Amino acid sequence: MPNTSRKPKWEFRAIRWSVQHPGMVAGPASLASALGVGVAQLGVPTTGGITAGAALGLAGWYRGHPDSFDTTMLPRLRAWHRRWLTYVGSRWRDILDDCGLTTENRRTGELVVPRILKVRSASPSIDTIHVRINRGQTPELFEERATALANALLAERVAVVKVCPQVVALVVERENPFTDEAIPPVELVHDIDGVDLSAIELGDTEHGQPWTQSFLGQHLFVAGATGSGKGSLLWSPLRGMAPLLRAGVVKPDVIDLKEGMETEVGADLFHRRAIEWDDAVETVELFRDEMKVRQAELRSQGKRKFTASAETPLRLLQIDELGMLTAYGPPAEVRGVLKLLAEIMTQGRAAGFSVAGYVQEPTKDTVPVRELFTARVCLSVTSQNQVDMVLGDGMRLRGALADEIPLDPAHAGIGFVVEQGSRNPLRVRASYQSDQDIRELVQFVTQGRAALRAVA
Ligand SMILES: Nc1ncnc2c1ncn2[C@@H]1O[C@H](COP(=O)(O)OP(=O)(O)OP(=O)(O)O)[C@@H](O)[C@H]1O
Repeated sequence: MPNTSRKPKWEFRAIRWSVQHPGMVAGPASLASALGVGVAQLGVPTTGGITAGAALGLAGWYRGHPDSFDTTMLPRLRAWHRRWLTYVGSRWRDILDDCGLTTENRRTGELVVPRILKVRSASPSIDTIHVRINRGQTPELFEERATALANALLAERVAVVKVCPQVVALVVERENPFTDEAIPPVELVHDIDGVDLSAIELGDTEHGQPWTQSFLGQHLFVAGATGSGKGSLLWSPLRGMAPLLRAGVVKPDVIDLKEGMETEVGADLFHRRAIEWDDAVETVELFRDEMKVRQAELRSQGKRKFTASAETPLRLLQIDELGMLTAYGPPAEVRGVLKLLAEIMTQGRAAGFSVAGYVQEPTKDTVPVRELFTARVCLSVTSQNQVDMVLGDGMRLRGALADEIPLDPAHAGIGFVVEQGSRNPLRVRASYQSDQDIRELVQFVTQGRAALRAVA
């Protein structure tokens, strides 16, 4: 995992240099003049050496640790580039003026343009611009003009977030990195060695890379309004684990209290499947009991962690419409279920017992165990505050505009995640499996199981 807390020495020097020579951080023109000052004070060889050294350092970082470069340095370089090439000077002034977001100084008649305080660029397609608004302006005025601003900036959309008195953040979604076409399901892998449980492919990231998720020692929380595409995140993990399901190295249970509608087509994939309340409670109880047995086994063998195998499979409990189990049942039984889930989620990770919960309503009232989930996905949700509830404080401000994702098939499966070691939201899209794909998966798993049994 990248260490994002430690700043490389050269960066400290760069910061110190920029503090001592403030002109250097004030834009390309002043950068050029600061370089001129540098040359005058230090001479061409020294200034050239520093510049080349910085460039080489960056290149070395990029080549040596591309992941930490992508999460730490790239957003800064991108933000700098955007600040000084995109949201700059007269262009910024003209855009705000055209959108009716400038004011006039009453005494001097001068045009007053809301000033950019900083630009953050968490991802290639999302920028957050902190702006000091003029006296007499309100955040609501910016909200009213958000569509005009988006058009003027040639962006998909602009959301306005109030940061503190007189400061708003404009979250600019520059483009939708995904097309209207659904992302096809991953190819079925035949060999169990071809599956890495710490990196199961769920879809694509906005960078066009595979979006992967670990199912070892992780509990997955997926929030999204009805029609947002939660179903694809129920099936994608199973498809990614297909040969392990076939070999019994992964055993999934499912609770589907929508009368089993969502999971009927893939019913044969599951070790246990509960579609009614009493069965659901029993499924959670049995899952917990199995975990206790596994813990005792591991203890007797002097082991602290399980290794997935046919003897000690990864147990995955998928709960569709988790809220129906954790909020809407008979109160006494709901309390019992919550206690069991808390026990499983706090103790099950090392023993190989993982939970994946899918919810429409991610509030604490509906899902009191929400904080025990270790990995979160926020698909299209119905209110702004749900984004931070799911992904963590400040994530909407950093660009996770999940409440702005249209609820239609062209955008289903699109959402945001925050990867481990990062404080920036990443846009992702889940791959989509049709009923026919799910049937193909069931056939692959069940026929393979029969063949394995025949050989045994
Ligand atoms: N990853 C995806 N890519 C493209 N389209 C998708 C994707 N996932 C779902 N869809 C489309 O969106 C529709 C709704 O998806 P889905 O049923 O999974 O939503 P949901 O969030 O589970 O809703 P509900 O909570 O009502 O069950 C699907 O019928 C499908 O057409």
